[in-house]
Amino acid sequence: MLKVNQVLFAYQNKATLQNIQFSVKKGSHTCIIGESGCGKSTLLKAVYGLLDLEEGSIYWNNEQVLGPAFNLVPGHPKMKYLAQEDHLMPYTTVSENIQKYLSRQYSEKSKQRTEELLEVIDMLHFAKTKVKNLSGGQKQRVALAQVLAREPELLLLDEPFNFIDNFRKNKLRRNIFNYLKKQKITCLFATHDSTDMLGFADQALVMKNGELIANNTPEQLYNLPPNQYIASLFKEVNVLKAELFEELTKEGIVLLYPSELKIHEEGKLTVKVKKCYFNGDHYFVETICKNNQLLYVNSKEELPTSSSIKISYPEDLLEKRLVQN
Ligand SMILES: Nc1ncnc2c1ncn2[C@@H]1O[C@H](COP(=O)(O)OP(=O)(O)OP(=O)(O)O)[C@@H](O)[C@H]1O
Repeated sequence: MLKVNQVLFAYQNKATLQNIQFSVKKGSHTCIIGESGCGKSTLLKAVYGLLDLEEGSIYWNNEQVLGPAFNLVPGHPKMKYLAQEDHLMPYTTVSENIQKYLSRQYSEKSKQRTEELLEVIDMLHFAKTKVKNLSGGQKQRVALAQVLAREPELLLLDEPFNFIDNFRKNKLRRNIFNYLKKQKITCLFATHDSTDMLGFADQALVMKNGELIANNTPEQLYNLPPNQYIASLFKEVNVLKAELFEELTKEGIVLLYPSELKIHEEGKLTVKVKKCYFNGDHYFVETICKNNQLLYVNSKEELPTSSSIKISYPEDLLEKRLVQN
């Protein structure tokens, strides 16, 4: 188990991690999510032992992780950390880059493992290609195979799919996270992408300005977002004043995802269409409602600008989605 206790860290007197406390169960997948600059990479570096903490402690399986001031070789031996920048050998092939980290004793076994990992990253066809001739996204996939080859107990990944095109991303993350579950590798990963969190994390840590502001399952955070910041990590969210809804008596704001609203002739809200954006299987419609509030809704058809439409909303959700400003 990973245990992070009341960690405080500062870069040049600027507090970057503030009283961070959480634990991660063995074999589980935990994502760290939050806006750019909130401290995700710094937290991963602290867990790996690359930073000297101001306060607090970090333990992996009851063994304290110490920073560079106490360690000649920074970085915990049972963990592997894949930073945003890669450290591949450019003049050797993809296979050689992976094999470098496998045992040389049993060459047949090492060949099989290399092939297995090439399959996980969907790069069997590139086995003999030199790394210098790969694209940024392909290099990122090789770097992933390299850290998997080292069979860490705890894998720390920083934005592991950020250079990978959407076309490959879905299959790749299924392959990687299935592989990690199969090998019972605990994984802590930083991401901007809510799909990484929703589909692949057992637990989500939400950070803002160096603080951990939520620690829950992705389902719980999506269904009952405690504030606008957390709801908008998933997708565009409607932030509507409570006074708009006749069912509500309390003040505050109501967070509703556009997909939860419906265009319906008996809808209780009347809005005016401002702009329609084509989104593949639907149009994303920006509208203006009472009090000049913006309201987003999905529509099957393109709607004329300035037309008036009626919107229905899930009445049973209103109370649950009411939060304070
Ligand atoms: N080596 C450093 N020296 C000083 N300040 C730093 C250093 N590295 C990061 N910071 C600052 O610490 C804060 C947190 O940075 P960090 O890289 O952890 O954020 P992040 O959430 O991973 O961001 P992103 O999503 O953009 O990668 C930022 O304000 C950043 O400018």
